[in-house]
Amino acid sequence: MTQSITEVFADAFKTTFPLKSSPLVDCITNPVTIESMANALLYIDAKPVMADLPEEFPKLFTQIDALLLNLGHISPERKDSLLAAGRYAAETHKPAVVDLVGVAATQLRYDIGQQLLQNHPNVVKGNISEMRRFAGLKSTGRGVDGSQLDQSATALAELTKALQELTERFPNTTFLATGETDLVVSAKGQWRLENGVPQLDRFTGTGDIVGALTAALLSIGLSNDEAVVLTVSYFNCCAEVAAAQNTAGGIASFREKTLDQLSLLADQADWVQMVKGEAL
Ligand SMILES: Nc1ncnc2c1ncn2[C@@H]1O[C@H](COP(=O)(O)OP(=O)(O)O)[C@@H](O)[C@H]1O
Ligand SMILES: Cc1ncsc1CCOP(=O)(O)O
Ligand SMILES: [Mg+2]
Repeated sequence: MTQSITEVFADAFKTTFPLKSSPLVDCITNPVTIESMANALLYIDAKPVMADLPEEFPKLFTQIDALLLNLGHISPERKDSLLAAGRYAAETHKPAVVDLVGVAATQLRYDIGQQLLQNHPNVVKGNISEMRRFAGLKSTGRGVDGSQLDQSATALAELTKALQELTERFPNTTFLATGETDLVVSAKGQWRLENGVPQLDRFTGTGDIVGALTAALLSIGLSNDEAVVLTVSYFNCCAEVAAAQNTAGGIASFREKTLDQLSLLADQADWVQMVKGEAL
């Protein structure tokens, strides 16, 4: 009998939302979704700072609680900044999330992602197509988007196995592959999450927000697995409520309602009843 995700992570589901402290998260990220990301952190009662100049890191890292490294828009400066911050987080023991945006698209991003992995970040995430590429499997992702072709049951099973192999070399890292089904793979186990709605694929920044919120949860005492499972489940439940409310609206209204729920759903104790997922 497989165990439901809410049974496996019962304590974390009971106690995490609403947040009881305001963790400060430094996000080195892309200019496309930077504002959505900063506001999403504020909506769950965390604090954002979007600082990426390496000269600032010695002072900055004494203040921040977690770090997000997002590969969405690479420039020579941002590449240096991502690599320097990744090393700094490892040296100063700050929890770190790496979001492999666009890794399926170019070798340069793949190489940066692999370099960042060598620091053993707490979480490495991407959409299903990005994670397939990163794990050395054939990927049909284009640009920064995941591909439907990479979401078949066979493709997911293949990805689970490839990520399990990665955890043998990186036992302190949890891997998250997002899409219609989300896969969470770590040295401690594998889980499948089933919340969310297809409209989440139709506005930009959904994966980016999941990365930033995961970083916030890592810094309040949750384990890597708990932080990933709680973030994806909470975000996707927000989207389900938004979709149910958005009967007459377009995608822009759905986006606003989803972001709105980030600050609302936590106060409804029964949101956990909506959560779907299980151990593999
Ligand atoms: N078709 C879908 N059905 C349900 N949830 C989805 C779907 N597509 C994406 N999501 C959810 O949206 C969030 C972002 O995932 P994804 O679109 O894969 O990332 P990215 O924006 O990085 O490509 C995740 O929480 C994921 O579970
Ligand atoms: C469209 C785009 N181009 C570079 S970064 C970016 C945003 C990607 O956001 P997400 O990974 O959440 O889809
Ligand atoms: Mg993404």
